[in-house]
Amino acid sequence: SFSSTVHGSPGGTPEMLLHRHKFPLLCCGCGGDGVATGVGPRGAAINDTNVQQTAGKGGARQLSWAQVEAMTSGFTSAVVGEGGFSTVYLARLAGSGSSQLAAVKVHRSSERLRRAFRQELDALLRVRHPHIVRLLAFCDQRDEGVLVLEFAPNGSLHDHLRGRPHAARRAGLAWVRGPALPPLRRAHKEERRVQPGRAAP
Ligand SMILES: Nc1ncnc2c1ncn2[C@@H]1O[C@H](COP(=O)(O)OP(=O)(O)OP(=O)(O)O)[C@@H](O)[C@H]1O
Repeated sequence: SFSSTVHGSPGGTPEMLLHRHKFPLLCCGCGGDGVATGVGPRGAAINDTNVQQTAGKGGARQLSWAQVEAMTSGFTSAVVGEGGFSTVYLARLAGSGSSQLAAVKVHRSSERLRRAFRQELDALLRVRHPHIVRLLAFCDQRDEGVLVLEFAPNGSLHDHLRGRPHAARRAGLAWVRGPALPPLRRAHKEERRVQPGRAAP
């Protein structure tokens, strides 16, 4: 789920993954720079000539499939993660001479999964928080829904909690290992040592 990604890249740095797996740009030649115009209703059916921007200034852009490919330089075959609903690919954002990486999350099709896509999209369009990966753009044009997300390079929260507690602490999750004896339990033991008739300290 979108909020559980902390950072990280399995199998090498993002740069290595991009280099190894890049495939050619599949843009239809629309010359799309990913800039959409207008404000449209969320969830409206779209096509190449009806591409709409959903959020206000700085918000996620609703794009056609071709525009997603243009924006992500025809994103790569480097898989950075696999979820219950989706496959997530690494991409480099095109234009602006930028080295900004993105995660392109392609939701598999099917009615049930489409509902999961809608829910995730709606939530991401509403939230803006420094600890939640930002939705840069999305495409709802084909059976597969696409979310273009800010790339979080340090692995998933699951990895940090389950496998690598040291890395978790380095990532600022200091609470991953608590004290051996919970303070409440210790207080309870001390209480039992107090003699009857004497006030507890
Ligand atoms: N923005 C991102 N940056 C880097 N990696 C990501 C990003 N989003 C997802 N991933 C990777 O892809 C994996 C799958 O993503 P996610 O958990 O969001 O998928 P999902 O289909 O919603 O699955 P589920 O709901 O079963 O968790 C994550 O565990 C993570 O490794």
